[in-house]
Amino acid sequence: MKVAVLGAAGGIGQALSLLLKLDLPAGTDLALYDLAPVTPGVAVDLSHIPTAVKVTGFGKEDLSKALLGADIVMIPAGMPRKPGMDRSDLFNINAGVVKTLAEAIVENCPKALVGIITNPVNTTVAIAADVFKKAGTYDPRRLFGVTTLDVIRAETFVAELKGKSPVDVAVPVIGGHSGTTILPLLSQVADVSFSDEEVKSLTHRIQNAGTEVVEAKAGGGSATLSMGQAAARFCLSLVKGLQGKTVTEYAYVEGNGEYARFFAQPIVLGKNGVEHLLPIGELSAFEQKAMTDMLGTLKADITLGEEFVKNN
Ligand SMILES: NC(=O)c1ccc[n+]([C@@H]2O[C@H](COP(=O)([O-])OP(=O)(O)OC[C@H]3O[C@@H](n4cnc5c(N)ncnc54)[C@H](O)[C@@H]3O)[C@@H](O)[C@H]2O)c1
Ligand SMILES: O=C(O)C[C@H](O)C(=O)O
Repeated sequence: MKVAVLGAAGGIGQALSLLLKLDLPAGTDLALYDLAPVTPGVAVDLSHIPTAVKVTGFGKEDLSKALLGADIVMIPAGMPRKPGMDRSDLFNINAGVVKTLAEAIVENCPKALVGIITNPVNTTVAIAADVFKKAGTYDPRRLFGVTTLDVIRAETFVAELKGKSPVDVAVPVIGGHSGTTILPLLSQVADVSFSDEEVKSLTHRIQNAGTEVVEAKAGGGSATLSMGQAAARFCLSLVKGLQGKTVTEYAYVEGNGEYARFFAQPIVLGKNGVEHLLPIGELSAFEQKAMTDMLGTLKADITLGEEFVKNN
């Protein structure tokens, strides 16, 4: 099996690559690509860790080599936020980054499972999808916006509030990956009840958790370590699916279009990526209103990505 990380020298890329070096199955090839000249060094550094995962670093000119024959491509390449910025402010730079990388995937590994981390995820996933579509290689089962960080944050915050162990808490998070489009379904958390005030404040904290990190880092970037862990968890679930195991995750995928063209929802992973879409279940009145209120924003974010590919 071959896993490629694009943007591997960045904050997320290095954390993700470390976790993959530790946890990918023996015999896996881990290809690290980034524009930064340090990238071959990151690979050499990781290669001294004694696991049976072979790490190779690829510099600026070697994107094709990094991608050739990859089964899974994880993409954390691109600019992160600074305080005062919204994820959509990253569009001008990151749209082009994702388009370029998606075009290289078409050429070198059109059947790979692709996990997009680059913000604004609501839009960059639409860009990758339409680049693949234009090239005739698009398979919606193989493209994912990685929203695992929203899920692990929600689980951590609920566990903190209710005095539980985070490993015993499961919180569905649906919709998209920015502001109000991030919709935790607290009404579906088992064995816990929340007051109306708790639902309001917890929902707000989960929706603004990225900003919480951006402000705490005070200009030094956004979440990298928690995102590295979230991306590794999602990537390892993709691996398990390819190995024929059945795994459930949440991700932002093109489903049946019931709510929006792309929507974060529960999915069952298997050998072809998404094997089944799972229903989002029953929503409380609070969640139903939040969903109705945010769909316009989510759809506009998606349209922005579609228009970008149409015009570039
Ligand atoms: N999906 C999520 O939940 C989530 C969470 C956190 C951050 N993010 C996003 O992930 C992205 C990366 O964040 P970071 O903190 O790792 O940033 P970073 O600046 O630390 O790293 C980004 C890396 O991408 C590289 N890069 C830029 N253009 C590239 C290209 N064309 N090809 C290959 N590499 C390229 C840079 O050289 C850099 O090493 C940002 O857009 C950020 O907003 C998403
Ligand atoms: O908030 C950001 O800009 C990064 C990321 O999307 C996050 O949720 O932490």
